[in-house]
This record gives sequence, structure tokens and C-alpha cells, in this order.
Amino acid sequence: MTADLSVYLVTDAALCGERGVVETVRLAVAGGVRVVQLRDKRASDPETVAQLVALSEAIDGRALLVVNDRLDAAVEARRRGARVDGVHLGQADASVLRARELLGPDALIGLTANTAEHLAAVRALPAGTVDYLGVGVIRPTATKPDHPEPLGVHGFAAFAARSPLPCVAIGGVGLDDTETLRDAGAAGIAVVSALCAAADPRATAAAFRRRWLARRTPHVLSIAGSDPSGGAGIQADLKAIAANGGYGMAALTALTAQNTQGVRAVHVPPAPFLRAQLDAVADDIRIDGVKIGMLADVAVIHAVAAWLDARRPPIVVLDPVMVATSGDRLLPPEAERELRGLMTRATVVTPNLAELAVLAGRAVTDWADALAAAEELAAATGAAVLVKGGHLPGDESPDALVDAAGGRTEFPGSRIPTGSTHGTGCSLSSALATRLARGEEPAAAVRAARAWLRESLRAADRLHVGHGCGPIHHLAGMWERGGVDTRPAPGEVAEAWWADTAPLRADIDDLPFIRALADGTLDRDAFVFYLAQDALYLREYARVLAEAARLAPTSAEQEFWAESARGAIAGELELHASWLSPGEGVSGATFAADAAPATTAYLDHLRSVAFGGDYAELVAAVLPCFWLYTDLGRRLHAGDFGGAPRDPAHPYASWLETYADPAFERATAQAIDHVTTAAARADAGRRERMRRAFLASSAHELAFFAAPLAAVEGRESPVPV
Ligand SMILES: Nc1ncnc2c1ncn2[C@@H]1O[C@H](COP(=O)(O)OP(=O)(O)OP(=O)(O)O)[C@@H](O)[C@H]1O
Ligand SMILES: Cc1ncc(CO)c(N)n1
Ligand SMILES: [Mg+2]
Repeated sequence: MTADLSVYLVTDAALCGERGVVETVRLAVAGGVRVVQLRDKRASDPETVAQLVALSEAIDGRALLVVNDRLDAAVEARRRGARVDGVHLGQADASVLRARELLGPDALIGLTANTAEHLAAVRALPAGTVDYLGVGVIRPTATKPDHPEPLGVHGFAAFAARSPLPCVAIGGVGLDDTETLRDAGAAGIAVVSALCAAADPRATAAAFRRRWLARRTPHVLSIAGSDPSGGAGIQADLKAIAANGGYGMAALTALTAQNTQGVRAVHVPPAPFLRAQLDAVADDIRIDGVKIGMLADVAVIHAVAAWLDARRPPIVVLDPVMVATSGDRLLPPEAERELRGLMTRATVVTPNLAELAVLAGRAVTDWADALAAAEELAAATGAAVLVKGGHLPGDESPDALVDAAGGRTEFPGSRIPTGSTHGTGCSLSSALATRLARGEEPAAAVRAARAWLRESLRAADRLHVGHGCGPIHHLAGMWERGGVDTRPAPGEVAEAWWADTAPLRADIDDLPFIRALADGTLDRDAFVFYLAQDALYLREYARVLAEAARLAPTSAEQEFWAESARGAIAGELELHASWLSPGEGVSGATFAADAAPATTAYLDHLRSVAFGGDYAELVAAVLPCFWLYTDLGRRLHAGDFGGAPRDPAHPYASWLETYADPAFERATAQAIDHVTTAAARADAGRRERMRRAFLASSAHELAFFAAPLAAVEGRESPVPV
């Protein structure tokens, strides 16, 4: 069989010391050892059998277990239920032919070899008798006192080049030899003292594994369904693997007929054909990581489980897909139980909240439940659980990684405002598999995969794919860094931002203040309160506009914002002065009024953005005061709210006129142009900060309009600031 022989531990009871062989092996396997060879020349056969049983339990299928020399002990331990994958035999040990006969075609059988005669003998054996050669020693070593003349790295390379079988380098191998031997053609490095005598075998094994994987493109296989619309399934997986630095491969479990709106049909090819795909890949290509997605039915799950058991890929990320983003089932309920069986074979499982509830068999209603359920599931299956908070209500989308020992890392993150989340789960699990296959530590791998996912989510709406829940932009970061111009046109930014304010604008339209302003029934005190606050606001707004002028990159923009500042302080206050005139007896109130909470909150927001010194963000923050007023003024003036604003008897007629002023409309068009041009030029991160500043100001506009009536009626404003 083909196996991952990369980091191969040979035990030495004396070197393991008080920690013992079993605990040393457990730690080393947790760190990334792929093959464990029990080697104890002095142990009796019954002792060896007992050791194999204990080791098989400790390894629990996460690495291959072979025994040195003792074929009979291997057979007996298997009889007692231990999982013993094979034997390693020396030239003087029991015949490899007999081992193959007793252990079967799937066993891992190794043979020590280091001379031309040994190679000739191997060539004479029937094909499939021996799987690999143990070749050494590389350097003089105390762990094999009777060792032959050391080969050195060059001797090893020459031998491996002539060998028809994979060669594992053994004898005096240390951490610093890892890449050298790998590049000399080793299929793996066998380590004795560097691991058995290590103070922390887990960390040392992880270091070997990292060094082994360093500077080498990981080969990642997706076992998943097809989504012809390209956003989820293997199509998403291949893009995610490529974007995260891996070579992607895909074996299809199912074909779906789906698009961004839903799944129309599913076709599941026979399970043996899936097995044929998997074997075709594994027989030829080193597999560094596997991602498992849609499994379609019980037969497929069983086929994947059997293949995993036969091949033992080093990294398995299982995304327990049950329901598509669209709500369509991708796994029948009776197969859900079977998924739990697969979990024990996974490195990491990545359920969303609903899947976690099913797998853990308990209700998951909030994030605390999710963390508790993830802990139970990880402890029960031995797989780490990455629980995803994409479906949590609210503004946060956190994930958390919980390992089988109960260790937990949380990854906080704000929700990215987009409807394009088709295939996020597929993409995240593939990115994670790729990074783990490259040897990244689990928490670091999750962090990097999430950073990539978030970058791809932020750019998602720019793809304009489909009419439903669109895909993420898998290659957004690559395109941006590679100089592909993917920036939006200013008009596209304007359209998107305007759409984002739709709920706020609807709320403004529904305010009793606006309704009463339109039909002239607005309480006069409320109107005066509003004007006084507006006057306070405009005085500071003018300073903020002046700051925009100071930061402006072009003289045209400098002139525009300076002129707007002048307009704010002069024109608007002049208007207000005519309303709050001495005859009305309230003019002193203009500057004398205290700022209401809504006013202070809005100004604090504007000043903090101005203080940040980013021109683009600042002009985005000042835009709603132009845009929302122009829109509202135009519609008030047109009588869209009922009432008769052009009626000279309307008490607020002249106020309403100002905002429908064509000069103000032109200024607003200019402001939109300057701001969206700056947004279109900005990189994705700054563009998002601009959008947030724009939306925050829009929300303050709503609160500002809601405040007056509440204030004069002595109640709390319905829109908190
Ligand atoms: N709007 C969003 N903003 C930021 N992150 C998000 C958003 N939506 C989902 N995510 C992230 O995307 C990843 C997938 O999470 P989710 O809970 O949506 O999984 P899923 O339901 O399995 O996805 P899928 O629908 O593709 O199967 C997680 O890292 C989650 O935090
Ligand atoms: C093929 C496939 N796999 C997974 C998902 C989950 O989003 C999907 N929609 N389609
Ligand atoms: Mg999912």
C-alpha cells in the first residue's frame, strides 16, 4: 500500500525513560508522527503483544503501527483486536514473503536494505511484497550498536535513486537533516533518540513535521459534490485550495443541479466509482491533506470511511455538510448518524451551528451552547471541532476551535455585510485543509484561513453572480495583489451604498416628525428644537467640512469642501436665523441651546473620523448630510408625503424650499461624485471603512430626526443614539 512515511518514529524503551513508550508515542503522534515502529529487542513475545495492544489504543488510528521483527506478535496482537498495520523486517528476520502472506495485501511491510545485493534481492521479489526500504545508517548512532558503515546523505541519495521502492532514511537522523534528506529523495525519516529522548515529544514531532513540509506545495484532495454554479462544492474547494497555496484535486461524491437560488436535483454516482476515483489519485499522487464535503448518502460515507482507513491521509478536514446555504438538504437524515463515525477519522470537523446540534445531539441556541457542544463532540470523537458562527444573529461572526483535550481558541470577527455567502463553509474547510497540510499549527491555520475568507467575502458582491445568494470572491486578494483592476466604478459604489441605507431611509420616512413636517401639523416647539439643534450641528459640521478641505488631494475638491463649509455656516445659519428671528423670540436659543444626545453623538462621530486624518473616510462620513437631505427635501417638496408644501399657508413652506434648492442638489451630486470616486480608487479595506463611516452618519441622521418630538413630549427618543 502507499503510505505517508514522512515522520517515522522507532521506539526505544530505555530512551523513553519514566514517561514510558506508550505515552511518548501518544504525544509524538499528536505532534504529527505518521508511522510508529515498536522496536524492543529484549521484550518477550507476550510482552510485545501487550505493548502492541496498548500502542494501538493510544494511536487510535491516527498513525500507522508496525512492529520490528516480531511477525508472530503482530499476528497475535491483531487476533486480540489491536490495529497493527504491518512489520519492519531486517535482512536476517522472518521472510517478507511469509509476512505478506500472514498480514494480507493491505499491510505495511518494510525491509532494511543498504547494499547493492539487498537491492538486487528486492528486485527479485514478486511485486507488492515489500512497501518500503529502511535505509541507513545515515550517521553513526548509539541506538544501533552493530550498525554498518554510515551512508551519509550522499550515500543515501545514491541508494534511493537506484531503489525501486520508497526509502526511509534511518540512523542518527536529527531535526536539521529533515529537508536535506527529503530533498535527497527520502520518502520519510526514521527517528529514534531525537523523539524518544525529547523533553516534549509532541513539540519535537511537530517540528519534524513542519520541517518535512516546509517549502513544498501541499497536494490537497477534495471529496465533495459538484456545484455547477461554481460557488460551493468542489468548484469552491479547488479555488480555495489554490488561493491558499495548495495543489487541488477533487473526487466527486455527487453532482448537484444548483445555482445561487437553490438545489434542483442531485445525482449520486455508484459508491464503487467514488472509490475508483480516490484510488486513482492515491495510487499516483502524494496526498498531504483531504477535505470532505457533501457525502450524499450512507453508501458514500462508508466508501469514504473505508478509503480513509486504507490510506490514512495525514490531514482530514471534515465539513459535515447537511443543508445548503439555500436551505436544501444535501444529506438524508438517516445518514447523519453515520457522519459521527467519520468524525473519529478527522483531524478537524467544521460544523455550523445547526450541524453541531445534530452531531452533538443537543440544542444549540447561542454561542455559549455552541462552545459547550463543541467541547463534548471533540472529547467524544478525538477530532478538533471548528464551530462556525456564521448563522448567529447579530453583528458578529465568530468561530472557535476546540481540541479533544478541551483547549479552545476563539476567533472574533464582525459580520461582513453581504448576502453573498454561498459556499463559505466549503471554502473555509478547504482553505484550512490546505494550511494544515502545509504544516501550519491549527490555530494559526484557522486564523489565516479566516483572514482569506473575510477578504473574499468583502469582495463578494463585486462578482455579480446570479440572483440569489452569490458566491464569495475566492481570488479577490490574488487579483488585487496581482494588479488585476477589480475596483468598482464610482456609480457602482453609489448604487451599493444607497441600497445599504434603504432601511434607514424607510425609518426616516416613517417618523411622525417627518410626516407632521410634511403636512404642516408639526408641533412648533418640536420644530424650533430641531432648528436649534440643527444650528448647533451645522456650526460643527462646517468645521468638519473645512477639515475635509484641508485634507483634499486636489484643488477642485479643496474648493468644493471649503465652499460647502462656507455654505453650511453662512447659508444655513442665515436661514435658521430667519426662522429663529427676534420677532419669534427664540433667536437667542440658536446658540444657547444645549446639544441634545443625538446631536452630540452625530458630531462625536464626525469629529472622530476627522481626527483620524483619512480624507476618504471623512468625506464618506459627511456625505449623508448632503444626500439624505436632498432626497428627503425633493420628496417633501414634491408632496410625496401628502400635505401641501407649496401652499404658501404651509407653516414651514420656506424651510422646505431650501432643501429642494437646485444649487443644493448640484452640490450633493458633486459630493457624491467626489466621495464615490475616492471609494472607487481605494483598496477594499479602506473602501469598507468609508462605507461604515457613511452608514454610521446615516444612522445618526435618523436619530437626529427622531429626537425633537420625543424631547418636547418628554419621552425617550424611539431611536437610541
Ligand atoms: N457575513 C459574514 N461575515 C463574516 N464572516 C462570515 C459571514 N458569514 C459567514 N461567515 C464565516 O464563514 C464561515 C462559514 O460559516 P457558516 O456558519 O456560514 O458555515 P456554513 O453554514 O457551513 O456555510 P455554507 O452555507 O457555505 O455551508 C465561518 O468562518 C463564518 O464565521
Ligand atoms: C455540492 C455542494 N456542496 C456543499 C454545499 C454547501 O454550501 C452546496 N451548496 N453544494
Ligand atoms: Mg456548510
